[in-house]
Amino acid sequence: MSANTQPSIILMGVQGSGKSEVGAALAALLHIDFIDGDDLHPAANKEKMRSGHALNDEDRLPWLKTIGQRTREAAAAGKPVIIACSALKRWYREVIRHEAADVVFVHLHGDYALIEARLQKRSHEYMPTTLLGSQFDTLEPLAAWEAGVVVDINPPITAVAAAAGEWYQNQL
Ligand SMILES: Nc1ncnc2c1ncn2[C@@H]1O[C@H](COP(=O)(O)OP(=O)(O)OP(=O)(O)O)[C@@H](O)[C@H]1O
Ligand SMILES: O=C(O)[C@H](O)[C@@H](O)[C@H](O)[C@H](O)CO
Repeated sequence: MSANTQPSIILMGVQGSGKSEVGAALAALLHIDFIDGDDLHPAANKEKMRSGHALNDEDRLPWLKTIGQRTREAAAAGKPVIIACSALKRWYREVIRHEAADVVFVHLHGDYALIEARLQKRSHEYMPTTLLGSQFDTLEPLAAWEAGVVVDINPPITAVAAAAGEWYQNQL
């Protein structure tokens, strides 16, 4: 990565891994704008999840393209952005990289029991906790060749954001 490059960050991980809250904290730390990918889903996707059904590849593709476009616009403007997006499969991440090749992925990683316990205390606009199993089944971890890092979500949100921020700044 060249010294002038400021890549955008995709905060990835299953439902409830902390993308929204860590994303906001990381944005404050790095002084980079934050977009919550939850808000970019087409209405039909939100409705499908609200009714208890997991999205499939076809449902996710237009949403991933929107996220890719946001990262492309950020790169064109020379202004990186942090976007929360589950980006569960490797080819989903390819869709995003296709738009902005230098984007980096921060995978918020924790086990099922930890995330389930956190979700039981949270209410969400459309995402039921019953879809957590499907999220883990779908998740493909970052491959060694993918630009990114895995961050442990056991520590408090500020510490998770600090770990992600430190990794990012070391890449610049
Ligand atoms: N490191 C953490 N320590 C303690 N609680 C956390 C941590 N990270 C997230 N949480 C809590 O877990 C819940 C899920 O976090 P958050 O909504 O940010 O996850 P998310 O990945 O954006 O979820 P979704 O994909 O469903 O939108 C929230 O109630 C949040 O406060
Ligand atoms: O790929 C997916 O199945 C979706 O993005 C979900 O992960 C939700 O949007 C989300 O994270 C809200 O809980």
